[in-house]
Amino acid sequence: MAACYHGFDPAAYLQYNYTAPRADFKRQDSIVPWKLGCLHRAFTEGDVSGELLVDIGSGPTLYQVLSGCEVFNRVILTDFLEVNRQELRRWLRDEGDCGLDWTPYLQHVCKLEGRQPSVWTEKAARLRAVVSDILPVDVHHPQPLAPGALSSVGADCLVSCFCLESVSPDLAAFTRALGHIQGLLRPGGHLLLIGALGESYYFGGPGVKIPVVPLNEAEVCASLKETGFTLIRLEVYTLPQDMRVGVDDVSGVFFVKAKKE
Ligand SMILES: C[S@@+](CC[C@H](N)C(=O)[O-])C[C@H]1O[C@@H](n2cnc3c(N)ncnc32)[C@H](O)[C@@H]1O
Ligand SMILES: O=[N+]([O-])c1ccc2c(c1)CN[C@@H](CO)C2
Repeated sequence: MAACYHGFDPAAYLQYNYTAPRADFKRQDSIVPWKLGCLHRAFTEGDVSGELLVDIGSGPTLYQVLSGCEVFNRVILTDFLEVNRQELRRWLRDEGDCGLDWTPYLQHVCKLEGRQPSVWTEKAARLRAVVSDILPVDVHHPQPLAPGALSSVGADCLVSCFCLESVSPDLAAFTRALGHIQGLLRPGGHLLLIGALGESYYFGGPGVKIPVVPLNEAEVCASLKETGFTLIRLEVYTLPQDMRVGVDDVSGVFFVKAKKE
């Protein structure tokens, strides 16, 4: 699978998935506002707490920690590719020339939090303050992060979006990878997992076709149970026709909130 990611293009990937119509903050049925709403509710309903949030397979995106950065004092971002870690560093160091303007995302999450969108600069500053590391990760390894990356206790919360199914050749590999990241979490810690349903490929750049293991809801729930998670909530988004833009064959998106037993 690693070879499939040769040629992954962060800027193209962001353009394909994180601009309109998939990221249209004026549309109730756009995918990205739906994801941000799921994450906001999950992080703020009172049961998620602790010090350390780890995002597994961040890619070149930050949306997945815009709510969590208000709840945790330390956030670690991770990805398999240096090109993605570089993209994240560029934004976090405020170096400009980023692949995407995250301002509308910051403003949208501020609105979800009942704050004026104009305080998006405060959220940006908060995120830059709490992200302590941007680390390499390989979910196919029993220890996905380098030794010593986390304390022996583990993370208090994991978030992972469109990673496991996008790097696994089959359901067994997906479940093994889920088990590997489960080991990064402390007992009682939470997992917030977003992923693709019914997807068999996506383009990670022009001509960079990446295979995906097609999942259904039952398989996701069975894998969570098999790897020692208790499901708290599963939400599903079904793509309207005009969200199918030719960059993948995804039919739906799942959001899972679960707890490590
Ligand atoms: C579809 S992208 C998801 C990016 C982002 N989390 C999002 O929500 O859009 C999948 C990511 O998995 C990363 N990846 C590839 N192989 C991996 C591996 N073995 N372990 C962890 N991540 C991997 C890729 O570099 C890529 O950033
Ligand atoms: O609509 N979206 O917000 C969105 C974002 C990222 C991705 C998808 C859809 C579908 N394909 C996956 C790769 O497996 C990546």
